[in-house]
This record gives sequence, C-alpha cells and structure tokens, in this order.
Amino acid sequence: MSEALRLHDLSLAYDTPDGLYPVVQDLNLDLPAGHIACLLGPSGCGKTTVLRAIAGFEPVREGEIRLGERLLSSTRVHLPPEQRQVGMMFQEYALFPHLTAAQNVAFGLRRQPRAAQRARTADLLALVGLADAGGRYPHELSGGQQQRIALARALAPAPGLLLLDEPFSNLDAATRTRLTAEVRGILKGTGQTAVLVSHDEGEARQFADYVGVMREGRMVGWEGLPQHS
Ligand SMILES: Nc1ncnc2c1ncn2[C@@H]1O[C@H](COP(=O)(O)OP(=O)(O)OP(=O)(O)O)[C@@H](O)[C@H]1O
Repeated sequence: MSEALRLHDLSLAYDTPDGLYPVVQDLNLDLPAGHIACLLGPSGCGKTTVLRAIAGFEPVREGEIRLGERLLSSTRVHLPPEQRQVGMMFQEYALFPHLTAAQNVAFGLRRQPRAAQRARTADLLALVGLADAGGRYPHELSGGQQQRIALARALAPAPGLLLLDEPFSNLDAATRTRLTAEVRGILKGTGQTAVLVSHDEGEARQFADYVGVMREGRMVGWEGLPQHS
C-alpha cells in the first residue's frame, strides 16, 4: 500500500578519511500518498544521497525519515533496507542477467507461495505491457523493455514507496520520452507514491506531481504542478 513520505530537517554526510563530509542540510519534504515527486538539481547536489538514505543505505546525521506512520531513520533509529518496504529502480540495480524476465519480477516475491508468485508476476508483466516476454532473458530485451521489467520487479512486492534514480538516462531520446510518460501512467494508475531523481527539468515536469529543486545539498524550491496534482 502506498504511503506518504516525510523528510524532516534531514542532514546527511559521508565519513571520509578527512572527517565528516556534509552533503545534505536541513532538507524538508512532504509527499502525500499516491503522488510523485522529482528531486531536480545539478550533478553532485546530493540527490542520490537522499534516495540512498530513504532506502536505508546511508545513516541520518540529523532529522527524520518517515513513511506513513513508520519512522524509518533518525539519529536513534535505522530500519534495515529490507524492512522499509521501499522499492528501487536504480541504474546500478540492473536486471539479473541469468534470470528470465519473469524470474526477475518474481525475485522480490520469494517468500510467497508459488501460485501467488506466478499470479502476481503475470499481473505485473501485463501492467508494464510485456505479458508475452516473461520467458526472455534480459539480453533478449531492448533497453526500454529492460527498464519496464525493472519497474515490474520493483513494484511486485507492493512497496509503500518507489525510488527511481535517473532510470531512463541510458536510453535514446525518443524511448526516454515515451517511457517517461508510460511509467508515469503506470504509477498513477496503481496510486504509487514515488520519488524520482533527475537533472533534466523537462523530464521532471513530465513525470512528477511535485518538483523539488536542490542546490548544494539544500532544497531551494518545492513546486506542485497543477496539471498533474
Ligand atoms: N561514498 C561517498 N563518500 C564520500 N563522498 C561521496 C560519496 N558519495 C557521494 N559523495 C559526494 O557527495 C556529493 C553528493 O553526491 P550525490 O551522488 O548525492 O549527488 P547527485 O546530485 O546525485 O549527483 P549525480 O546527478 O551526478 O548523480 C558529491 O559531492 C559526491 O562527490
């Protein structure tokens, strides 16, 4: 079930040999359940670090991360990534090459009974328009099809929140534009709360209900897009 995301006075920093390197300062964000936000900003402003902290891969130095009623991170609490119910579609989380498309989608459903896994996988493949591609291996799919399978895999366990880190950046311009619209349609159709990271303003505006502009680790703007929200 989709949930609201709340970042409250969030500060993040990396441990380096020269000491703590601050990356994000006093970031606040309130995203209602079922809506899509985009963090927009130039390379190095801290967008990916925010997503990594939400996913549970980075500790919080100050502030809190909440998903619905649950406190995911604070200076005292750090829920492990697998307990957060946060789905990810990151560049580095490419498909497993030795598994078929269907096996990739079913990967997050390992603890469910076989019949339930099969039914959910079929539903997700149909949702992303690849009902007939379940038996294919990733190298037999186009880049856009691979990203749609990655989306199906991320959505399969019905996460409270989906994180997308520049998921379309390796695609050609036409595929990228088409997929941006398709993925938005799928997420809005399922009422999925999601946060996208991008440095492309056009993509952010096409995809999101809210755009948060980041500069040097701070949120300098938060805009609801009337045509969407
Ligand atoms: N593991 C790390 N250790 C130390 N510093 C890091 C680490 N990862 C990232 N940084 C630094 O933190 C800052 C923010 O990085 P981040 O990846 O969050 O930026 P970004 O806005 O997502 O950039 P891009 O669009 O290029 O991915 C950068 O200055 C980067 O060099």
